[in-house]
Amino acid sequence: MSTQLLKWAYEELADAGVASPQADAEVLLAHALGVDRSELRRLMVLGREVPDDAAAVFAGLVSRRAAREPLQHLTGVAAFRHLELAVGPGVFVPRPETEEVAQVAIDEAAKVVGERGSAVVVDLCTGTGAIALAVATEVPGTRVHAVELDKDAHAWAERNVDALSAEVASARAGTKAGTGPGETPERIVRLVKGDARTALYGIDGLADVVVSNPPYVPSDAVPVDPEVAEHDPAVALYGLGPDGLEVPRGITDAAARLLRPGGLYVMEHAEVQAEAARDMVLAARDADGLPVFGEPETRKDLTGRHRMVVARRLGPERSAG
Ligand SMILES: C[S@@+](CC[C@H](N)C(=O)[O-])C[C@H]1O[C@@H](n2cnc3c(N)ncnc32)[C@H](O)[C@@H]1O
Repeated sequence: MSTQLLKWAYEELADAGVASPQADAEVLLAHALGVDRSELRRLMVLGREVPDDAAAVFAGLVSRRAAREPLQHLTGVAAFRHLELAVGPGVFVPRPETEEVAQVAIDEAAKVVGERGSAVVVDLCTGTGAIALAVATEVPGTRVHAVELDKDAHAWAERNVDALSAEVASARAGTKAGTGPGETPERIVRLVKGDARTALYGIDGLADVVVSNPPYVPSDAVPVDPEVAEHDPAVALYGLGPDGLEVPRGITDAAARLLRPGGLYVMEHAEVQAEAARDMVLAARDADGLPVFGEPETRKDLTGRHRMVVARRLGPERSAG
């Protein structure tokens, strides 16, 4: 029965142009049954019937997915590295390629913590809080600040920060370092609502790492996938200006202001923006009109596409000429 249901769902989703119809059908059936995918497979091997109420829920989910609602909006969660983040309308769904951008920030933060005992990391344009929370949970000893402009996205980030802060506190409680009964757990990420280009003046020059996946799509390059065009918020996609890099330029200036000399900047961009992103970083200037970043480097994602620019903040000796 579940095999027939899955076959029907696969055909519906494939006909609708969904990129991964088999996987999506399985995720949705597992969601309707309230189990994970490995348990779903076990139930299928055992030839278990799908109860009528779950089959009806599944049919509804398949029809919404066939109308190209994002899979993660239907399940309410998005996987990002080892995290499960709450997502839904009003917030950008974190992408696998951003896991690589987070990896660069995580590696640098771990190195700094190893050398100095602690590290300050800033995630500009945090959305769900994905990068900030990955750093905070994977690198103990980091103080992570995250900035989000949009009120709906900020509310999703708050929800994720609070949920993971509670998880961390409860894990620590097992080791006596958690919160007591009735206490609110300390947030593992300091979340700020505002424009990332002008936020966090209190920590100017103190950040070891600034990481960002800002909006960078040019206004005339409307994404083809309905999941993106119709469901990711415009403020999360379009970077403004003729090249889509107006917001990223402001983010790069903010990174220059926030980083200590020697600190690392990593920013995601589109594959076609690699050269323009390097030029943008090279063009950043301090208040005296001097360059602020050393030679920028373009790095690839796991599929070999040029998707991020990485550069180090120069020290005063270089800026001074
Ligand atoms: C491409 S999404 C990335 C979200 C998250 N970093 C991720 O990788 O999943 C860009 C995010 O930047 C936010 N944003 C856009 N302009 C901003 C600004 N000037 N300051 C702060 N956040 C901004 C959007 O609301 C959106 O949540």
